[in-house]
Amino acid sequence: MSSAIINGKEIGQEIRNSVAERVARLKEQGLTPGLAVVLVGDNQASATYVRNKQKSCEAIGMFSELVKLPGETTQEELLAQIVLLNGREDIHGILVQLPLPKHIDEDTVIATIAVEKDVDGFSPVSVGKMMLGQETFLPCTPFGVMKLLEYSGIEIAGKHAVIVGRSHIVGKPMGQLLLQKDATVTYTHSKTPDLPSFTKQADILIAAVGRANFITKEHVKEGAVVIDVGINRDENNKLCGDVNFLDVDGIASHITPVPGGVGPMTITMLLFNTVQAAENTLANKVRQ
Ligand SMILES: Nc1nc(=O)c2c([nH]1)NC[C@@H]1CN(c3ccc(C(=O)N[C@@H](CCC(=O)O)C(=O)O)cc3)C=[N+]21
Repeated sequence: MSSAIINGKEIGQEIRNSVAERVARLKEQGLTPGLAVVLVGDNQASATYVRNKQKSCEAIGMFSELVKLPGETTQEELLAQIVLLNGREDIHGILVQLPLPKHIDEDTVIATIAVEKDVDGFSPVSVGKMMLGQETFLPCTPFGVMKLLEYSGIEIAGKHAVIVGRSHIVGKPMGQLLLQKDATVTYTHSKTPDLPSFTKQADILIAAVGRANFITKEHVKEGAVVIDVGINRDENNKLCGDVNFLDVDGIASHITPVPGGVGPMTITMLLFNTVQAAENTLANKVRQ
């Protein structure tokens, strides 16, 4: 029997519909949620994602502004742009598309984004709050994975979740969010010896390694839920995940496809966080 497909496009659309309703309610009150996407240089892949983000904003009635800066922009110039966006009332969320050119320090840039506009959830304060289980913007990709699990009725408490990859934006926060829902969490990474001996124990396997078709059937336990966070190009330049889908199909109980799995959820949760940021400004105004 083949594995059940977790459809990120469908689940994402359902969530986007409810975000669109929240946008409509805000607009009735004279407030249009606005997202600024800052793109430095002309990385081909980045440009595609940014276009997707803008289209998605427009589809649900949000305002989006692209701040496109040349590749030779200095760090000071970029920081100045962010300070401007921090101060703008029509912008509720700021996303600086990563990676940035090598001459710019990403940590400094991210830390400059106002916490209340950090809809990526990447700033040190947002990350700290997430670690403490406090209310904050959650990073969109792991947040989207949590929604996929929730909407698919997959139980987390007491399950063994194994994360492959420990990046700041996916692997690390992913483990935290699963831990908060009472999973037993194991982190694995490039220095883990005998990786399959760990991944084979997973009830929920999160592949966030960034290597095309890396996870095969030798890594997966019968009946495991396999979440593929990878976005790679294979030897034919075709979009593919970190999981060899055909190899694992039928062994996993559930699996996310690429495309159409985690990717659309990342954008969905960005919209979700942005409408939340806009709602927060209204709540603050009432309190004054
Ligand atoms: N500050 C920042 N925040 C990000 O969230 C961020 C970033 N920088 N840099 C780049 C990565 C990548 N990323 C994707 C989001 C959606 C899809 C997506 O929707 N993918 C579609 C396919 C799109 C296609 O066909 O190319 C899918 O998987 O179905 C992919 C990639 C967000 N990122």
